[in-house]
Amino acid sequence: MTLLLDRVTFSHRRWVRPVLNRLTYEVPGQGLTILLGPNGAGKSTTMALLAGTVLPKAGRVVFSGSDLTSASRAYRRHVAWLPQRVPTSRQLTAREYVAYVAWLKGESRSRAWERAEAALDRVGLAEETGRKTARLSGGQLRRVGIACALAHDARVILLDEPTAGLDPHQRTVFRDVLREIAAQTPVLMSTHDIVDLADEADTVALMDGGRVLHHGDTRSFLTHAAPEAVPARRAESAYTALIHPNASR
Ligand SMILES: Nc1ncnc2c1ncn2[C@@H]1O[C@H](COP(=O)(O)OP(=O)(O)OP(=O)(O)O)[C@@H](O)[C@H]1O
Repeated sequence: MTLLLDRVTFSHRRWVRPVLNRLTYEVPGQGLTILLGPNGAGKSTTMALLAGTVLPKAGRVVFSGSDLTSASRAYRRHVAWLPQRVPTSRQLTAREYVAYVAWLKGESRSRAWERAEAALDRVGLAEETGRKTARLSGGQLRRVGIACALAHDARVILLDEPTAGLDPHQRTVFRDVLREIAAQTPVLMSTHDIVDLADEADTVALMDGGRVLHHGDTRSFLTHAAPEAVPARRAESAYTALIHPNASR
């Protein structure tokens, strides 16, 4: 699997300065990559382009050798994509919604139901499968979104801030699930939870102002931490050093 942005330029509105300007970035073909960066850095935009839900104004998004503009339909079956706002249909139950997404991604009807059940169980929502999504809390809804990403055989998984709104126990559950899935399928996830997740990641990418400032394994990321940073603060320290190189630490 190769998935990359090739000199991509993108702006949300015409005549507005592009959020991304000739950005080239390749998603690692295995393991967990976390995408870090301050608010407005361009993480969600990058992920939406990689998911094929928006198209570049210039440049190409390439999946396994094919340009996404011509192969988007086929590609959507191969990508699991969790946007920041989980786009549920309020009248459907959690199980119906996850099964529907799995069916859209190419699972047979019966298999979609089975996979929905299993995925909801995996994210700790076994008791809530029959509840209407309109009646779920924000954190539960986020877990429904994660279940959607798990309910079909994707070749790449893109998760935009999946841990936002999860309680501490659910974060731990999610980390375990993430470790399992990233062992089989490459995962790119944006997050602000660096303390929780830097140690779990195989690769750390850091964006600011629409540019990738750092891309490398976790160890190379942590070398940017201040020498005096205690272990629990090393990831934050490395982040600050890369984003604000001139700030005193
Ligand atoms: N729908 C939109 N219309 C106009 N501008 C947008 C839209 N979505 C994002 N932007 C702008 O694009 C830039 C990048 O936003 P993006 O959401 O990609 O950043 P982000 O790194 O994901 O931020 P956050 O951590 O806050 O989620 C920001 O300046 C933002 O204001």
